[in-house]
Amino acid sequence: MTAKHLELTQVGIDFPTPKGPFNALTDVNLKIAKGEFVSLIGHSGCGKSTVLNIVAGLHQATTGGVILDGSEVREPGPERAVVFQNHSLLPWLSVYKNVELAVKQTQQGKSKKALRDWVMHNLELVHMTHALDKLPAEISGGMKQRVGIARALAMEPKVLLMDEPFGALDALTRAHLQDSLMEIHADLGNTVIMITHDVDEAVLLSDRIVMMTNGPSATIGEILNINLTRPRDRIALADNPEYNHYRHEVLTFLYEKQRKVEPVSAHRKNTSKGSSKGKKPDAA
Ligand SMILES: Nc1ncnc2c1ncn2[C@@H]1O[C@H](COP(=O)(O)OP(=O)(O)OP(=O)(O)O)[C@@H](O)[C@H]1O
Repeated sequence: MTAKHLELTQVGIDFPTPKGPFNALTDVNLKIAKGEFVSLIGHSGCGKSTVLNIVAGLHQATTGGVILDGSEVREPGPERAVVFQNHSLLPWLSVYKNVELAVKQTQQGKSKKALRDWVMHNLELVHMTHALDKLPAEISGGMKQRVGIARALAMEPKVLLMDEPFGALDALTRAHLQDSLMEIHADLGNTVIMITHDVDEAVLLSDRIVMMTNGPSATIGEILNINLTRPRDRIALADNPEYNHYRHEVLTFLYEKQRKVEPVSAHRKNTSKGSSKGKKPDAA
C-alpha cells in the first residue's frame, strides 16, 4: 500500500450564505493508501458529506485541495464513484439497464458480449442477478442499494465514495450488505471512503476511522487504526476485547470529547421530523 494514492491537504471550505461566508471545514489533512477502507464519523452537520463531496469533485475547496494518483481533483470523474444513502437509480430502467448505462458511459469500446458479461459480473457480486428485469419500484430498499453498489463498482472506480450507504435500511438488511461490502472489498481492493453514523459499522468495516470535530470550522479530531484481522466475523467480534476497545474509543470521542449539547426544543424538532438518516442507539 502506498500512502501517495489519495491526499487531502489543508482542505477548507467557505459556503456563501446571506449572512456572509460560512466556514464549514478547515485544515483537513488526510492521506489514504490504495485499497484502504476509511470511515468518516462525527456528529450531524460537522461536515462529513462536504469532505466526501470535495473528494467527489462536486464541491470545490476554498483552500487546499485533493490529489488522486498525482492529479488534482477539480470535477467529478468516473474514477470516483459515489453511492448515496437514497439509491439514485433511474426509475424507468430495469436493474440490468441501470448498471448497463453506467458501463456504457465508462467502458466504451467493449463488445456487446463483454459488456453483458461485465454487467452480469457486477450484479453477481451483489447477488442481484435474480431480478434483472425488475424496475426499481418493484424491488426493496436493500436491493436498490445493492444495484447502486453494483453500478458504482461496474465503473471500476479507483475510489468508492459512500455517503451513509446503509443508513435507510433495517438492521438485518444492513448487516447482509455490510458483509457483502467486506467480501467485495477483499476481492477488488478498491479504496473506500464511507460516511456512517453507526459506530459498530465503522469498526467492523474500516482500516481507519476518521473522527471529525463539531462544526463550524470542523476538522479531523482523531484517527483510529483498526487492527482487527480480516476477514472479520460480526458474531465472533461481539466478544472480542479489541473490538470493544475500538468501539469504546469512538464512543468516547463522540460523546465525551465532542459532546454536542442541543437545546431541547431543537431535539424535539428533530425527533418529530422522524429520523431520515437511520440513526439508532450508539449512532452519532
Ligand atoms: N451549500 C451549502 N451552503 C451553506 N452551508 C452548507 C452547504 N452545504 C453544507 N453546509 C453546511 O456545512 C456544514 C456541514 O454540512 P454536511 O452536510 O457536510 O454535514 P454532515 O456531517 O454530512 O451532516 P449529516 O451527518 O447530518 O449528514 C453544515 O453546517 C451545513 O449546514
